[in-house]
Amino acid sequence: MGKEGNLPLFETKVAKGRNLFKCYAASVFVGIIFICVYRAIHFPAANGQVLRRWAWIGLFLSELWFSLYWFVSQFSRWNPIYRYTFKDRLSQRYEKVLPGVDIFVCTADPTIEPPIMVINTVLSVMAYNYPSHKLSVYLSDDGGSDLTFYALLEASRFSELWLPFCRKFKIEPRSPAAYFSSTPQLNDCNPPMPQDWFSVKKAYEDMKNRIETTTRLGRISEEIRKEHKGFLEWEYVATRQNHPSIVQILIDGRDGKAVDVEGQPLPTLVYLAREKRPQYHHNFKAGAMNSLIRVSSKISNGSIILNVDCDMYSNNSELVRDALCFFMDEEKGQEIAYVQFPQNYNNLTRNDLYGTDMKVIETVEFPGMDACGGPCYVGSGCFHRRDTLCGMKYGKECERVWKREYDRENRESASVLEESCKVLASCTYEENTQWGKEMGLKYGCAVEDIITGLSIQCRGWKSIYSRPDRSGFLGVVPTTLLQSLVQHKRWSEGQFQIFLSRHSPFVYGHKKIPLNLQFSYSPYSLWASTCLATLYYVTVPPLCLLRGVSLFPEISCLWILPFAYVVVAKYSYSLGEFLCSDGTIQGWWNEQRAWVYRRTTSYLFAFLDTILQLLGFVELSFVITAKVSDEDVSRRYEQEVMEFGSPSPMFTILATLAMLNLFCFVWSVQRVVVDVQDRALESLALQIILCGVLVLINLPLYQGLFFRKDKGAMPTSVTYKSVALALLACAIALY
Ligand SMILES: O=c1ccn([C@@H]2O[C@H](COP(=O)(O)OP(=O)(O)O[C@H]3O[C@H](CO)[C@@H](O)[C@H](O)[C@H]3O)[C@@H](O)[C@H]2O)c(=O)[nH]1
Ligand SMILES: [Mn+2]
Repeated sequence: MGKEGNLPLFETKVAKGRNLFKCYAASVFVGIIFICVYRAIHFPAANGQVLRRWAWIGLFLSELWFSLYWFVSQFSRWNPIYRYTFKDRLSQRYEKVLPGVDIFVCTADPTIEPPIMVINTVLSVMAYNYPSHKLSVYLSDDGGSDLTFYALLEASRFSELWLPFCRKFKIEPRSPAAYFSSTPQLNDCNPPMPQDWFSVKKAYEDMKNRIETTTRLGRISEEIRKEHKGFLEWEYVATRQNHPSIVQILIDGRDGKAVDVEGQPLPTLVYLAREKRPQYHHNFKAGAMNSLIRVSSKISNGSIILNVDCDMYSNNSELVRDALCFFMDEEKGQEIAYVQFPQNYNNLTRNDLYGTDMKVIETVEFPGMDACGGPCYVGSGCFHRRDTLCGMKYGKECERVWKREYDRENRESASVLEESCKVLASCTYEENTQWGKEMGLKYGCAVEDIITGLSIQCRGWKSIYSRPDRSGFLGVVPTTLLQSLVQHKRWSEGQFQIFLSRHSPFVYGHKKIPLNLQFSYSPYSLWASTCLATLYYVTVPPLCLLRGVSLFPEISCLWILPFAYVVVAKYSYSLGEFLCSDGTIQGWWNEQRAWVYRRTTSYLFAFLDTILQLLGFVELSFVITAKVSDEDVSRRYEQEVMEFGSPSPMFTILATLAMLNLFCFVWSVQRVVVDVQDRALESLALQIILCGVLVLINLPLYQGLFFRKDKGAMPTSVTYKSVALALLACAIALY
């Protein structure tokens, strides 16, 4: 080993230009103080200004809230760090003793998550550049669907062709659908590959046709049923929500006959549908993950666990090795509990209309959290140490010896294993155990990942965030406005739940994790509660315009400076950050709109739902995000035309706010034009600008309300309702 033995397996670099950032932050902070001073000393006198007084108090509170929010958002920006791995050192030192890795793929519904998409993800992770006999892939099917099982069976056969093909030509990405849809340069390949290429592509197309035909049919034909004993299990399946556990080992890695066309071993492949009974709560993805942890411990017991959602295929076949560089680093490795990789998407449009790709979180905030002790765990794309996930506390005894040959100890036959695993995936197994509490993923929260990651950090572990040049995972983002808002509702609700519970970073994390890490969690925890201040800001100042009630300093007054500075500095910085994260200007503008929309709908609903849940009026739910859309919707999505099309209450709110601002803006501009001399207007200038910006940001919405005829336009019922409500609000304000 010699000198090589001492070199670390990864290195950490700090971001540049932080001093500039610190100057910016300090100056905005001073600006905020000035605004507060202005609000305090210009507080409207009691005589005859009752309305103005109340509006002023509300505005002041909103601004205090925004200031607080801005303040807590700076912690994760203070000092971002970036990680780089040395995979060659890993191979040199550890190739022979690499640990077993278990990969969990979760799916929940064969219609929302088509089986062909699911198995593409499965194939992509089976094809990691990693010793196959140490790799095991588990598919958890909460849909309990024989269609998905059938697709997996097909995938197990196709993998015999696919894995050698990937190995031979070192192709990327290793999801067949993604690979074949991007035509590779056939001539550039060395050795030349046309012959293989066409035959593998044909085999894939054939398989795809078979799977899609069966999926469309909605049931498995008798002939197919005879192909595998596994289908017999469906005789006991009453419905999706009522069936015993199904465990099928489709490829047993220990079996000498489980080899690909080149005679190389295949990774283990297991299908799992945990037991579901109407009287037992299944705890959504967290429940599925915990069953997977137990079942896999019996079958392969890999010491590293990777979880991916069924729509997030592996885009980088080296990633397992990247992750191991962290875990196996001699000096810092033992304190690392999980390594989170970013979630990227392959269906984004150029300007990302709904702001779904959280660029800045990925390139600035998570690297910033990493510097404070570790990023949060965000589900898909995260590698965990099995022990930690199962509740182990950090301590000296956790030092791991990796120099052990990986060996599947269990010598039971596959069918015996299948039977014994069924018990582990049953509804009653967790009764009177710590599963869902101290062991595995935590239950009772809409973001099981965040709360689990936080509790791991509170047990003394560190985590790592790593962004290799080639994205590790590519998934799909929602393609309609409503889906995107609903997804944000779930996320913000979960985060807010954590904040209000005893697992809040400040309570549970107190003295257990660094203070700056506690603060770094808060912008997300407080997403939901920003709805109040935002709603206030987009309604009250415009309505006050109608009565000529001024809430901001006059345009010629010096007090305007702090307002102007804070707004200009904050948004220029945010634009800069966005552009540095590879965004476009239009994309940034779209993201600003997305934030306004989320804050006034998703976050409002999340806020209310969380309160109602606390009071025990409603139960936790999990709306699975759609992964496919019909052609019409996809076309509009690609053209970046906003999709409404359904009469959701969320849209009524958005449209009402947009109309309200339009009315107030038109009213006040008309006043400016009519009496140019009116001195009062000077004091309303900032309010008119605010209103005008809101009108600008809502342009696509007006289009959807009044000018579009396609199916994605706003339903007329929403148009009527929103116009009526906005007029009503204006009337009340005026009289
Ligand atoms: O009862 C359920 C519900 C969902 N899932 C799976 O969970 C995953 C995530 O669901 P999705 O609807 O795609 O949610 P997203 O909002 O896109 O997921 C993000 O947010 C989740 C937490 O809300 C994390 O668990 C995910 O990893 C993260 O990618 C999917 O693979 C589902 O199949 C289940 O296995 N069982
Ligand atoms: Mn998803």
